[in-house]
Amino acid sequence: MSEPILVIEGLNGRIAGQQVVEDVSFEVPASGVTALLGRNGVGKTSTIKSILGLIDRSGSVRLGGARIDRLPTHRIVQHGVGYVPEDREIFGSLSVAENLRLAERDQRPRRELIERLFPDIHARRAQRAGTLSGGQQQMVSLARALVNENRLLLVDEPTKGLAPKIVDEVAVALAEAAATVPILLVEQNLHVIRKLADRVVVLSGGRVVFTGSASDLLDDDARIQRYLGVHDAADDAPAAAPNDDAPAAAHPAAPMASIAESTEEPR
Ligand SMILES: Nc1ncnc2c1ncn2[C@@H]1O[C@H](COP(=O)(O)OP(=O)(O)OP(=O)(O)O)[C@@H](O)[C@H]1O
Repeated sequence: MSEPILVIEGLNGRIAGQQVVEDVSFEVPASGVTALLGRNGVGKTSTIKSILGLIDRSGSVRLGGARIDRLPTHRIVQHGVGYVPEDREIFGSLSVAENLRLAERDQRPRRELIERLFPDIHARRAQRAGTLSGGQQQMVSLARALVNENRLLLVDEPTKGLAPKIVDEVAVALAEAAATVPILLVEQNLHVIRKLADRVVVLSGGRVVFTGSASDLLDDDARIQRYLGVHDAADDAPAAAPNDDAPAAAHPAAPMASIAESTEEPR
């Protein structure tokens, strides 16, 4: 088996003096999707931000064997770590094309790949990004990361607040992306995790409480309940589908398939 692309050992992260990532260690294989899971507020986003140096952190992070934990964020990105932040963070007053141009750092940006993966976004390249739907904005955010050749993508809750049909479209785009680059994915939607993830890492209270194959977790209802606070309703139809992806503001994701709001710790 090839070496993991990312090896994290004893990672700690702090926000405003409070420790939000505690002695976290895990590996991300050099291909496929590794899902970083856990209930709300357990430190998933903070772990991603610690890897990127966006919050105060200590511990060892190696990318392809080389330490990156002392580097500033822009150097980590230059080493080939792409980031798709929670809430997309696109420039609403700029066009789609301008958003993509701003992200280009390679000599030969992969514009053909973007056109192929995101034909709708390509067709809307002159449109102001702030007028796109939530799903379309997510595609722009993903496209922005994929326009450069990366060694690893960190993708934070890409389906948050999207209607089920759009969630499926984002999942398809992520699957295509995963064929070109390994992904560490923070995701709350169990359907998406089931579709995409090969490995899972579960956090609770800023610490790793479970690592294993996706099926080790997803085929075990008791584990899902214990670590994520939900029953997997993979076979259930959503009770009511939100109408479409028109508003950029959040739709609640289908609650039965999403990780609970509960902050209760696993026993
Ligand atoms: N800017 C901030 N200031 C203070 N505390 C923060 C800040 N951002 C996050 N936290 C705290 O850090 C902890 C971890 O938050 P984090 O966003 O990493 O969790 P998460 O697992 O990604 O949650 P969610 O699933 O809700 O996005 C939480 O207790 C949160 O309240």
